[in-house]
Parts: sequence; C-alpha cells; structure tokens
Amino acid sequence: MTTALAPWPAPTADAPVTATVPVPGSKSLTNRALVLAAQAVAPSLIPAPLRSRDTDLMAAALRALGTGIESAGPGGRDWLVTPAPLAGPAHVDCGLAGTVMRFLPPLAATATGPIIFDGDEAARRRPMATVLDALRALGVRVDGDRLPFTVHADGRVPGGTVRIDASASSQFVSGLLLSAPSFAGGIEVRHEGAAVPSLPHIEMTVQALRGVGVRVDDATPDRWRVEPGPVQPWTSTIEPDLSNATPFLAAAAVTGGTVTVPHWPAATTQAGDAIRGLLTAMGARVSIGPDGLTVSGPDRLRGLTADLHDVGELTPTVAAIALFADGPSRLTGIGHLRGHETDRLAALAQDIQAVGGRVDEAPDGFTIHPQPLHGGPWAAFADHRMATAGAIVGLRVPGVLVDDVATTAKTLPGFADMWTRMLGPAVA
Ligand SMILES: O=C(O)C1=C[C@@H](OP(=O)(O)O)[C@@H](O)[C@H](O)C1
Ligand SMILES: C=C(OP(=O)(O)O)C(=O)O
Repeated sequence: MTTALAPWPAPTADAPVTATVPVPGSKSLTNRALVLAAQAVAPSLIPAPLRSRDTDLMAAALRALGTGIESAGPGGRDWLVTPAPLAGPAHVDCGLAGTVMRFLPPLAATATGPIIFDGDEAARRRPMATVLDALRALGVRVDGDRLPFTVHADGRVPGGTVRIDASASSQFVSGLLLSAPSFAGGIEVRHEGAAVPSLPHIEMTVQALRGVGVRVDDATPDRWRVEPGPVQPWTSTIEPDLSNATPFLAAAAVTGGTVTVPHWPAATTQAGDAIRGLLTAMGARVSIGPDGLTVSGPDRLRGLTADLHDVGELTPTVAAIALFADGPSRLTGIGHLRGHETDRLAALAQDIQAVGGRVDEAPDGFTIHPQPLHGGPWAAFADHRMATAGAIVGLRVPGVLVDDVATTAKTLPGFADMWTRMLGPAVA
C-alpha cells in the first residue's frame, strides 16, 4: 500500500515578487542531443544537460541498448556519450516522457533483438500508434499500438517514404527524423491530416540534425526528408528550458513584480520563447538584456485571445495567469493537449473550478472568465506543468493545495525549493 503524500500548500506572495531565477537546461534539447549522440561516429560531450526524470529515463534507455553515458566535466555536470552498436534484448521505461516513448522506438528499430517499451499508467493512454504504424510501413516488426509494445529489431531499417497523420503530436515527426540518419535509405515523412501542432519543436529537430552534419530538406510544408549518413558528435550548448522558465516569469506578471531569467537565448527554436509575446499582449513589460529576460508585471493584466497550437506547452502557465486578468481570455488550437501528460484542458478546467474560477471548456481550448478565487485542492494529475500552474495561482490565492508537487521532477527537480527561494526569506 502506498501512503499519499501531504499536499503542498502553494506559498502566497505578500509583496511583488522580485528575483533572478537561473533555470536548468531544456528537456527537449537534452533528449535530442542524447538520441543523436548515441548514433554519432565518435563520443560527444553534452554540456550541462538537464538532469530530470525525463532525461534520466532517456539516458537509462540508451544505456540499456549499449550506449555509454557517464558524468563528466566540472562537478560532473556534463554527459560524456560514447556510442556503441545498439542491441537488445532490452527493457525501456518511458515513464511519462513523450520524448522517450516517441523518439526511441525508431532508434530501437536500428538495433537487434526484442526491445520492450513500457511506462507509467498515464503513459499507456498517450497516443503512440502513428509512430509504430510508420515503423511497420518502413519494414520493422512491432507488436502493440500503445505502451506496452515491443520492437523486434533485426539491425537494419530500410527506410523510405512514410505518410503519417501527425496532428496529435509533433513528436511523431521528430521521432522518425531523429533516427533516420541510421536508416539505410534515410526517410521522407509526409504529413496528411489536420495541422501538426508544436511546429517549433520540429524546427528544433531539424536544426539539431543539421548541427550534427545530417542533411535535411524541410523546404516543403508537411514534408521532411532526412538523408542517411554519418552523425557527427554533438557540440552545441543546451539552452535553459524556456518553458520551465515561464512559471517564474508568471510570478512577476501576477504580482506586479520583476523576475529575470539569465542566459535567455537571443535566437531559439524553443516554444517557451513565445512567452515574451504572450506576456506583452497581457500588459507585462518584457525585455532582453545582458542579464537575461526580464518581465515586470503591470498593475492590471489584460485578458488574452491566443491560438497556442504551436506552443501548447505554455497553456498551463498562460491559463494560470489569465485567472488574474481584467477580462476573459480565450485560448484555442490546443485540442492535442488532451493527449499530453494528462488531458490538460479537462485538468485545468477541474482545478480552476475547484478554486472558485469559471472556465468554459471547448474541444480545442477554453475561455477563462476571471472572478474572485478561494483556496482549494489543485490536482497535478502526474503533470509537471499542472503542478507549476497551481503554484502560480497560489501566489495570489491563499490555501491552494497542490497534491503532488514532486511530479515537477519530470523536467524540473527541486521546483518547490526554487519557488520558495524566489519568494525570498520571508516565505517559509
Ligand atoms: O519534441 C518535443 O520535445 C516536444 C514536443 C511537443 O509535443 P506535442 O507536439 O505532442 O505537443 C511539446 O509539447 C513537448 O513538451 C516536447
Ligand atoms: C507535453 C510535454 O511533455 P512530453 O515531452 O512528455 O510530451 C510537456 O513537457 O509539456
């Protein structure tokens, strides 16, 4: 029997939050770096990767397939990745990581032996069939359509053209592209269906592949071609995780304070960068300078109408901020969030109502009508971004109880301590 942990009372801010908050590396970049470094012609040193549940699971899975991954550099903060022939039999624990469950089956297909994939209970509900059907179309034997499933690899993926419907997740495209340099004929992925979400993440994949010397043609919308060939070692820096930075920036927005996140990249493919435009539209002051990105909250936040299809990861943060605006906010284009860590639209609606808020849920988004809130339970649903959204609400609403703040370890271990530190010594 497991004992339920005590809920986390989200601290309230008695004054405008003023802080500088360094944020660890990007989950999305770290896991792309690992998958590419495992295919490289020589070892890679991944500088200061994110260490979190999602990235540790990716590293553990690659180790299980034969890749050497060890800590290196000052204080062991880097990862030295030594490629080796990939082989099963192996068992891959995906946890709840979309990047592990969608990026690794194509790589496993280039190995040998049966490779069994499984994950958390919630992970078994996440859409997977598109990538597994694509592998079958490429000549790979796969048993199953969602977790748990088995890839029966025979050491060679012929590759070729696949037609997929990636409207449920950009990760279906990214996963196929990232291992295609190791397919005999590379790959051409053609998307057919409603618009692909999270396009900046596919742009990140393309840029990551080019960064290790792989030729990619993405000139035609909804069509990507990756040439087979040698993968050079990974050398790029890992940018801070800009999506994980957003709850801290939100703290400035909702309390009229000022928060700086250092090392904000001048150019990036991370979806989190879109927070600059979104917060500006809500009335915050946003600037990039030598110290990083600084957000100063306004006296009154404006409601927002935004299509978040490309940057769905930001929805929990934006929804939490919208609760404190002076008018309604309408967030659309995010039906695919129903297949994220949890059904994020339903989860946000439930939690917002539990603290007295009003939200009208639609198939592809919702409208938030700000009104006075009160304390209450805030369920995380095993979703790191639901937990951080609860923290934002708690800044302004006493008595918000987040049931599982530890779930933030998926991408940001130590979140609760970082949050308390941001609020200063006055907050217990
Ligand atoms: O490729 C990636 O690293 C990601 C792609 C996106 O997934 P979806 O396209 O499923 O939204 C994003 O939401 C997720 O957090 C990370
Ligand atoms: C959707 C997310 O994660 P995953 O990589 O598990 O899909 C997310 O981090 O918001």
